Amino acid sequence: MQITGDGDLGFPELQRTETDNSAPTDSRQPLPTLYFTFASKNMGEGCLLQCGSLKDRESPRGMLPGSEWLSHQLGLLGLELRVSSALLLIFLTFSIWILGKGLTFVHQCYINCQQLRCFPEPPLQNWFKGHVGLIKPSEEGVKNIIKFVTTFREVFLMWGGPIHPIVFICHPDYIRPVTSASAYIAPKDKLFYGFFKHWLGDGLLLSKGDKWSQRRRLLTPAFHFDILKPYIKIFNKSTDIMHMNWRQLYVGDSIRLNVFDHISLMTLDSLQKCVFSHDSHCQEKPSPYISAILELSSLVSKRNQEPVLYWDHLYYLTSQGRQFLRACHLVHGFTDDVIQTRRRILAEQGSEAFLRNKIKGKTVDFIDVLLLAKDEEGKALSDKDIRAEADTFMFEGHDTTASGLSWALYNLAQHQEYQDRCRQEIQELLRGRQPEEIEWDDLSQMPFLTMCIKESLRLHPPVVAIARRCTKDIQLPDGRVIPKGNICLVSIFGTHHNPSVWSNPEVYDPYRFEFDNFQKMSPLAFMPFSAGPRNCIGQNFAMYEMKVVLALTLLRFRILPDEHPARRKPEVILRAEDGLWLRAEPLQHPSMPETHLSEAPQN
Ligand code: HEM
Repeated sequence: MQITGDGDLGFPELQRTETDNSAPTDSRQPLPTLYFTFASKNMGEGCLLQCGSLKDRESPRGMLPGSEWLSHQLGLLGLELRVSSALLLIFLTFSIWILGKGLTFVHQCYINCQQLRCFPEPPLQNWFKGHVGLIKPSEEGVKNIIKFVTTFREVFLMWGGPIHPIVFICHPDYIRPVTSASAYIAPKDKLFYGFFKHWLGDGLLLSKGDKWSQRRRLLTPAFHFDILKPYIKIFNKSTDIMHMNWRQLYVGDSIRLNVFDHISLMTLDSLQKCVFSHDSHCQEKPSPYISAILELSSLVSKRNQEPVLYWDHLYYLTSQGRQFLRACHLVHGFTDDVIQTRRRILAEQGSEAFLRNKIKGKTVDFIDVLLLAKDEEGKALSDKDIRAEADTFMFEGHDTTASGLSWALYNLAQHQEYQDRCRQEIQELLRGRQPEEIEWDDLSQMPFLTMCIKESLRLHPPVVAIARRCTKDIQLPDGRVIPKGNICLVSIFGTHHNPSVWSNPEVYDPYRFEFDNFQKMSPLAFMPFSAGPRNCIGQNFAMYEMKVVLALTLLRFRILPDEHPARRKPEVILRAEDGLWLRAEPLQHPSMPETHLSEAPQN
């Protein structure tokens, strides 16, 4: 078989060399280079055998004398060996590097475990699962948290698998070093907040470092009293619509309601008006934008419970992930449209006239504030930044407030004596006023209702925990140290249910928040809005909205417990398993005239 430079390369190499009887024997013909290449490609023994046979048969005569041919052969072989040695060396170096990394990791885990041994821990499920499954998003999980907090009182360790420790903190003195640490030393942990990234972008909730501190400064004026004042009217209006819908459902002597659903829709309605000045009438007819936000919130909660879907690339391949992307697309599209339209108006009118017109219209919405905001160097926010912030407000502001309000109604339904006292307070405040509407000045005139809301936020905090990653060692007041690199879970729920902090913590008692009693408490004993530099920027907005909604609701309805007590479900926020069901009994009241009822649309 003649093998030339452009010979047939389709056959296996071994077959060629073994059966090759037609290798060049004519000394004047140069030996084809390809031949050598083929022969020397087979490394080791096979290669040497082939080289030997070639030498015997072909080398003595022709253009390459035997010794030269041999040295040429050996040269090539040497080159091959050098290449293979280099590859072997790279492989060995890589293996040693991997091994080194592995050993360093194991060593670090070991050192970390040793350092964390100073913290007590509940009994493990087993060495592999750690404590996974003990704190489920269910009533059983909640009871376990209460059990651990009652046992350990300050700080304890939970293992999310064999090598994933979480330092669980549930006492104000131990929380302080973490929440008061700068956002650089204790940033938010990616694992807990990463699911929101595609939806909320680099908004205030998820951004970090310099970007966060610059944004926080820029956005603080958006929550100034002057901006929030006109929103009280919006809260009144949205509550009126919700109540009209409730009356539509009225059969017999009371209405059975999953209050969480109704209130979520109402808080979204208000937020859409405050953030975008947009009325989608979502409480009266379905709104694709509002449905998409509700869908996104529920998809994030579902994903949270399925660790296999924590990896983004895998999640976005699933039908749930694609549903999430579609909903994000819709929500982003809506926000982008509002921003574009507003930018056009701003460009046409100029910022001064734009603001003047807005103030004349009485409401400056969040988009206006974001469009006009400028940092110290006079730099404005980009459209993408504005979208991230607006989407963050819509998410952070609706479910949290809905949870706070729903549990407040639940607690007042269980305690009619407190409900009656609240109602009396509102009736006296609004006596002789028509229409009965909560105004800005009324907000500071409802001390008992405020105490009831706060006690409900203690017993049922909407955000049950916040997570931080320690980028430096954090020293606790008793000298123990949370080593750098670990995740801390500041348990808001745990602190609020800690018997070392609150006496009879499971009892709903609004008098804890009477001025004299509350003065004696640590400021971190009650932290539904978190604490420190990354506390909730929207807490005043939320408190005002809760006061308006609760006051009007208690004025118009008696809230009664449902047959079955609610089972708590701590997801991204605190919900109830199978919804939070209550009964509402309409009270005869002039602020809800019958004409409203006939105007109200079917739900
Ligand atoms: C009862 C209602 C609310 C509760 C219980 C609540 C609770 C919280 C908590 C605990 C945090 C800290 C989260 C963390 O560190 O991981 C937070 C942050 C935040 N909240 Fe609220 N929130 C409520 C209402 C609102 C409202 C109405 C808005 C806006 C309209 C809002 C906007 C934000 C934003 C933007 C952040 C991030 C702040 C930052 O990192 O600088 N929240 N909230």
